[in-house]
Amino acid sequence: MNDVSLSVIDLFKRYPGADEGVNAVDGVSFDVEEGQFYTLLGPSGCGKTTTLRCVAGLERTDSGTIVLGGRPVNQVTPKIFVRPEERDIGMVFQSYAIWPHMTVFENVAFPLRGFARSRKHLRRTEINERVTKALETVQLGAFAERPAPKLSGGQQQRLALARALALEPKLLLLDEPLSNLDASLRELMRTELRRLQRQVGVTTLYVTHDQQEALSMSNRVAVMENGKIVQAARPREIYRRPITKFVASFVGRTNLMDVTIIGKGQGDHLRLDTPAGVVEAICPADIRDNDEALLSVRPENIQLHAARPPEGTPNVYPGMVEYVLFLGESCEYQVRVGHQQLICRVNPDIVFRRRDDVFVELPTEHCVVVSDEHGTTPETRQDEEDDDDEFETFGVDPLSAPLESV
Ligand SMILES: Nc1ncnc2c1ncn2[C@@H]1O[C@H](COP(=O)(O)OP(=O)(O)OP(=O)(O)O)[C@@H](O)[C@H]1O
Repeated sequence: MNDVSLSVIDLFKRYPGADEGVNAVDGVSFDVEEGQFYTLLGPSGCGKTTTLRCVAGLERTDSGTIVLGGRPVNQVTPKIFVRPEERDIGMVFQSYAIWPHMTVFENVAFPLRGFARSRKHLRRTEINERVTKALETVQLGAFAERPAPKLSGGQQQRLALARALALEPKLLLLDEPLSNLDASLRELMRTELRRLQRQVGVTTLYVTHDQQEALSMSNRVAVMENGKIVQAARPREIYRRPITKFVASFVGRTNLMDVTIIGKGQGDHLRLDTPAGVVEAICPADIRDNDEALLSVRPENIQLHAARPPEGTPNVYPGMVEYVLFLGESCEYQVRVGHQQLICRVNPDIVFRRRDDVFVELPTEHCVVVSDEHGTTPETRQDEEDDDDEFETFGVDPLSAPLESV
């Protein structure tokens, strides 16, 4: 197991307001290992930014402990509060906060001079070296003397990153840094940001409401709802094995069905009564006794057949196509099965029409029982087999990102 770089333990932060105020962060705990890219993902208002700001020291917490690189920086008893500028962190926010009257070089050098005044003495040559190195890392070396406003959006984003990296922080905090970019640049910068983070090796806490960003960039994703972490796991697990209805529907699209558990199926599968018929499904142990359970099946995991699949294929049901949407790379069908409507996304070469009779197959490994609970805080799952880098497994060559166009 790697060293833990950041530990957040039972963090609470309440803002005063009407009635009882707002529990912005409601008992949040998580660990980020050295060099990891850890993402807090959730809808607007779920407490991501407040958590990040508490880690940065920009907010006083009501209770909870924050340990950075083995050193408590926030604690209630005995009281510890380390000021933001003494926490060894670099930050990049949604608005890059580039200083428009300075050159690219000056934008990176300025905080180092302030830094030198506050505690560590950095000589002019050391500042120059750090700035040059940071600008080269983000491939802005050639732009050092350019006025900062004369950079493109993607370049400004990289400048903000260089400024944070030049501080050589123990922890990099990124709050929705891509959300001001247009869609195609955002996609490019996603790869680029992750490449830089790996290259520099800096432990990173990232905040976003964008599930694709979270899934594609992170080693670990913590999904937040109402100030709590509801599930924390590797991206693949979050997507394939959501544990609550909220996670299943916030991270990607899914079909949800009411279920009643009627018995054991093959292996550790369960047999469920659903409006589509009896379904054999995977059911996490902690949901087995839960009355409020639902079945989640992702649209792309459903298979449609013109003829009945071979005898013994589990979870096959006759259905009728209600509508078809051609989406280019796939086709979306709404199919009625028993009392249930299912959305299916299949290869566009498979052509069914409205009112066609079809056979719908719900592969057991993709039928996942989820709870309907909200705001519980289950144990963070540390996966046994820990390849720890979804980025590589998705087959992206991190060094091939075309920077010139950014
Ligand atoms: N300074 C403040 N005073 C009062 N309430 C606040 C303050 N800052 C945040 N809140 C409230 O705390 C809750 C969590 O806010 P926070 O900004 O952490 O959420 P978020 O998940 O980062 O949302 P977003 O993605 O919209 O930034 C929200 O209900 C918000 O309205």
